Amino acid sequence: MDLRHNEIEGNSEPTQSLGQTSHLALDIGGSLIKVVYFSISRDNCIDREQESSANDTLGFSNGNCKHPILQGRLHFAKFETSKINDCLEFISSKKLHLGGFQHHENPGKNKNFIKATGGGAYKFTELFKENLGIDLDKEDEMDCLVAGANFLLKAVHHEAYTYIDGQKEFVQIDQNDLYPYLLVNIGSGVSMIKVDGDGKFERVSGTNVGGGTFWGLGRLLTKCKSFDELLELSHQGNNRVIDMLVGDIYGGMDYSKIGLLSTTIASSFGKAVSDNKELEDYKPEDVARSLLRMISNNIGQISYLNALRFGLKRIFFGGFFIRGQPYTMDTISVAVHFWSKGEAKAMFLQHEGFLGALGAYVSYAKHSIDDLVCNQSMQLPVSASYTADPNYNPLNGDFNDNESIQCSVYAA
Ligand SMILES: Nc1ncnc2c1ncn2[C@@H]1O[C@H](COP(=O)(O)OP(=O)(O)O)[C@@H](O)[C@H]1O
Ligand SMILES: CC(C)(COP(=O)(O)O)[C@@H](O)C(=O)NCCC(=O)O
Repeated sequence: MDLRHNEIEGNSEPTQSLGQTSHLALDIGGSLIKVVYFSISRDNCIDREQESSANDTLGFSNGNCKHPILQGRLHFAKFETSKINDCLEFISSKKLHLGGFQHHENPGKNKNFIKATGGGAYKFTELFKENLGIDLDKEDEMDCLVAGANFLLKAVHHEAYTYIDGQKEFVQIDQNDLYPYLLVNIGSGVSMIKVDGDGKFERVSGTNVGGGTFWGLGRLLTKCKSFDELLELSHQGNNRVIDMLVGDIYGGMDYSKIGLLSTTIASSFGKAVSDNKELEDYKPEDVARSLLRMISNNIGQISYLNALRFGLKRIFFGGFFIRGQPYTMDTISVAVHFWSKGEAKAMFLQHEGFLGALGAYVSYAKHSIDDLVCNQSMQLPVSASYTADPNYNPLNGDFNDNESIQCSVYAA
C-alpha cells in the first residue's frame, strides 16, 4: 500500500526561484522511512541585509537577494522501508534531491548530499547513490530524535498534548522549563532517552518489545496484510475475551488490598490457557486489541520506571507506533498515571513519527557556511507556526495526511 502522503493543497511543488530551494532529510528506520522536505510556498525572500550587515555570508548564485528569509512549508511523508523504491521514486519525481548541498572544498566535484539518520542510512547508502546520485550524510539516530523533539517542543505552538480517558488537551511548554524530560521513541524497538538540554542527553534504557513487535506478532496472529488493517481490527476488538482479568481470578471481585480493580488485566492472553480454543476460534480483532494493550501497557510501565529512576515528571512519547491512536495513548497514559500514582504525566506529540527526520533536517544548520555552497542555510526558526488542515483531527487520522508546518528558513 502506497503510504505516500497526500500532497497538501497549494504550491507544494518545490519552486526553483532561488535555484533549488527544496531541502530534504530522511530517517530510514527498521519499519518506516520518514521524509521531511522544505519548499517555498511563495518567492518572497525578505532580504535580511537591511536587518543586519553583521553576517558576512555567501551570496545566492542565482537569487535576487543575498540574505533571504524564505517563507515556506515543511512537508512530511512516510514509506514502508520494505518499499524503499516508492520513496526513491517520490524523491526523484519531485526533484527533492536536487536541492542539496555541495561540499565547498570540492566545488568542481558535484558531490550532492542529503542528511539521513536511522539504520537505513547505512544499509541503503549505495541504493541512493546509484538511483539518485546522492550521498547520505549520516547523523546519529539518538542525536536526531532529541534534536527533532527539542525543535518541535520549542517551535510548534500545538505540539505536545495529553490524552487520557478520551480527553485530548494541548500542553503549553514553557521553553525555560522544558528540561529535563524523558523521551520515549516507540519505533520498531523502543529507546528511552533522558534529555537535559540541546545536545545534552543519555539513552537510559530501551526495550525490544515495541512497534515492530505489535506489527510482527499481530500479522502472524491475525493474518493482517497491512499495519492499517491491524490497527483497524484493534479498534473493533474486545481484549477481555482473551485477557485474564483480576475479576476472572477473584470471582468478579476487586483485589482491593493491593489496589487492583476486577477489570484490571491480571494476565495478557491469560484466558487462552484455559479456554481450550485454538487461534482460529478467537476473533482477530480481539487478538489485535489484547496485543495492542499488552505492548502499550508494558512500554508505559517501563517508561514510568525510568522516569522514576531520574525523578522525571514529564514523559514525551514519539514514534509511529502511536499514530495518534486513542486506545494506544490511553493505555500508555493510564499505565504511567497508575504506576506513578499521578506523579508522572504521559504526553504525546503531533509530529510523533518525524522526530528523527526533523533532527536530521535541522542538522544542516550545524555545518559552518565555509563547508557548504548552499542555496540557503538550515537555520530553522524558533517560531514555526503550525498550519493545520482545519478538518484535521489527530485522533481520527494520521498526522501526515495533508499536514505541514508553515515556517521560514533563514539564509546564513
Ligand atoms: N503504515 C505503517 N506501516 C508499518 N508500520 C507502521 C505503520 N504505521 C505505524 N506503524 C508502526 O510504527 C512502527 C515504526 O515506527 P517508526 O517510528 O517509523 O520506527 P522505525 O524507525 O523503526 O521505522 C512500526 O513497527 C509499526 O508498529
Ligand atoms: C535499535 C533502535 C535504536 C533502532 O531504532 P528504530 O529503527 O526501532 O526506531 C531501536 O530499535 C531500539 O532501541 N531497540 C531496542 C534495543 C533495546 O533493547 O534497548
